[in-house]
Amino acid sequence: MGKSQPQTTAPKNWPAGIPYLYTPVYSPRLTKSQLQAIRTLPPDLNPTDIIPRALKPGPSANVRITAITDPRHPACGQCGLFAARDIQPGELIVPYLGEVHPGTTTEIGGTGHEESDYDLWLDHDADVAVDAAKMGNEARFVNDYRGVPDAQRANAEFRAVWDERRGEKGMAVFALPASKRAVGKKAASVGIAKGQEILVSYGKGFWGKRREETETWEEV
Ligand SMILES: C[S@@+](CC[C@H](N)C(=O)[O-])C[C@H]1O[C@@H](n2cnc3c(N)ncnc32)[C@H](O)[C@@H]1O
Repeated sequence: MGKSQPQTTAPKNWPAGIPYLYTPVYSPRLTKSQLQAIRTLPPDLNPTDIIPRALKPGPSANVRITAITDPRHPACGQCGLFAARDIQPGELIVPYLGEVHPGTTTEIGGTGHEESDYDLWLDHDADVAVDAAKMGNEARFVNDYRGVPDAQRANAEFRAVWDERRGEKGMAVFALPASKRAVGKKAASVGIAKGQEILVSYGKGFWGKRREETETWEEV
């Protein structure tokens, strides 16, 4: 295969019917100023929040998509993302790819992303989000730590990044840095061991909204 040809292999256990992405897909509803906003280097960029030019497009050797079969796991019957090798504290695990789209709209019918559980803000001020519900990469399988057996807390986080490969803002999954997980001697032992599930905190807002939706549904 020639070097310039696109890859066509999705990772193992990738669901049929959901396109596997190597690069973001851009909604035609994005305005020029929104595109310009996400392509402007943030002045306060933290040097750790970068996807380096050298990072190859997926599938990623860092992670494995795995079906969850443990009945004690709250996402049993779905999939999760697991470390395929030992991951160091603070290490970039995998970029978060999906459809880049306007976050809100006054159009009748909405954006179609309102109900998505895979939608993250890319640039709140510019009203741009990235949704991996209908297309994406491995990062869409990261579960929340709440209720997961033996997981007292998250071991990873979503962070806003600057993707040097495209000159564009993005989101990515990182292992929690040692400073956020432990202090003193314990800090040396953190990171994500090969085989562990990669778990973030979706935030209380996510679960609060979920509860409201369920209660409203149950009342009907
Ligand atoms: C971004 S997806 C994560 C991947 C998902 N497990 C899958 O296989 O597509 C978010 C969805 O995963 C499920 N989920 C993730 N973490 C959970 C948790 N701690 N408890 C219950 N459900 C969870 C919920 O259904 C949530 O809407």
